Amino acid sequence: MTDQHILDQLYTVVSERKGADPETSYTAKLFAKGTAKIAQKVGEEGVETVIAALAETPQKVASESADLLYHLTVLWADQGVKPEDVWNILAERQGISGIAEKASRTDK
Ligand SMILES: N=c1c2ncn([C@@H]3O[C@H](COP(=O)(O)OP(=O)(O)OP(=O)(O)O)[C@@H](O)[C@H]3O)c2ncn1[C@@H]1O[C@H](COP(=O)(O)O)[C@@H](O)[C@H]1O
Repeated sequence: MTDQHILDQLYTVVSERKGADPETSYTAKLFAKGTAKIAQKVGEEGVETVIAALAETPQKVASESADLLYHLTVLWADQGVKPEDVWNILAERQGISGIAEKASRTDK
């Protein structure tokens, strides 16, 4: 067990599945299908998380959230985005109100 965040660990495993056998790895199957399929799965899991929040249980929200995060991790690996790229953006935003950030945007 390392003290690495589970999403970082998941990203490492997912990245290692590039070029693996799609018969034995669901992640390899997604990579083989390509970006459009991976992005579609992120959208589907996002919608399923929303439906769980509106019509199901907190446990279902947690389970759908895990599916969403897994597929998002696959999309990051597909796009060459590293988890730390995302963590760094979130860290830069810490302490800045979302309302103040939106008001400061130049591309409104
Ligand atoms: N966290 C996950 C994870 N969460 C969800 N899933 C899979 O995501 C799929 C989602 O199910 P769906 O019904 O939406 O998808 P589907 O109907 O099979 O696919 P489509 O018909 O939409 O193409 C299921 O097959 C789940 O098993 C995951 N598959 C893998 N992981 C992690 O990735 C690691 C590597 O997995 P493999 O690549 O399969 O070895 C595993 O050890 C896990 O840690």
